[in-house]
Amino acid sequence: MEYPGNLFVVAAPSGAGKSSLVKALLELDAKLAVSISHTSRAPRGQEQHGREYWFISPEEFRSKVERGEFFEWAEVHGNLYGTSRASIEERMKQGEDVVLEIDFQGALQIKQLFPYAVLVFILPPSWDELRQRLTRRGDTAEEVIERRMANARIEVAQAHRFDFVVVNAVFETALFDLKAIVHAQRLKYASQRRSKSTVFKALDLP
Ligand SMILES: Nc1ncnc2c1ncn2[C@@H]1O[C@H](COP(=O)(O)OP(=O)(O)OP(=O)(O)O)[C@@H](O)[C@H]1O
Ligand SMILES: Nc1nc2c(ncn2[C@@H]2O[C@H](COP(=O)(O)O)[C@@H](O)[C@H]2O)c(=O)[nH]1
Repeated sequence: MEYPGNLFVVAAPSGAGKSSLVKALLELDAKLAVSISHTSRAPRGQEQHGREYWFISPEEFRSKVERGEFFEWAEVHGNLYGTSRASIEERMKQGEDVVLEIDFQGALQIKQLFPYAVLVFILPPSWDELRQRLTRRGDTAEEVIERRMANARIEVAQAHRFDFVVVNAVFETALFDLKAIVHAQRLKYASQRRSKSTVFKALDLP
């Protein structure tokens, strides 16, 4: 499948900082839109239906799977998560750049479907720091943190399958890396179209 526009996929172990990085990236880059996933997990902290996720029951989720409504879906940390076609297809058809914030299983499914998608894996600087970030966030029960820490080792072992790996030690540095990846991809895509105006547009030089 191919649409105009770029597709970025950001994955990371829980707590590595991908939501914070993607949020900051979106604030800096008006040309980028994020997909809001569906999940069967309960809202956490201040999360709102339709803002962080579309929160639905496991039964609703399964019906959507059967109706083929997801580009990708996966079971992560005991809950179901998926990227609905409806949430991004229209934007992608319009040639807008879209970013997906999903787990590694979903990222690899997306690469199968859209080989031009750029896959970025965010690494924490250490296991200790990952645990501290999950704990400091203050919205995750201890047993859930343990489960996520155990899964983090499985997830990090998949990092080599991604196009880029960004270490989120100093937040601003990781954000800079992410911005550079987005910028480079836009430029590459525009230059493949061999038009000066699309290259200038990708460089924000109208
Ligand atoms: N570079 C950093 N240094 C210190 N703390 C950070 C850094 N990046 C993110 N954090 C903090 O770590 C916590 C986890 O970040 P965040 O919620 O963005 O992780 P996540 O990867 O999206 O997790 P999840 O997959 O569970 O949603 C947050 O409290 C966030 O403010
Ligand atoms: N495969 C997918 N994974 C997703 C999607 N949306 C989020 N996620 C990933 O789930 C875990 C846990 O998230 P949390 O919000 O419960 O902490 C994390 O790795 C997310 O990236 C999705 O649509 N598909």
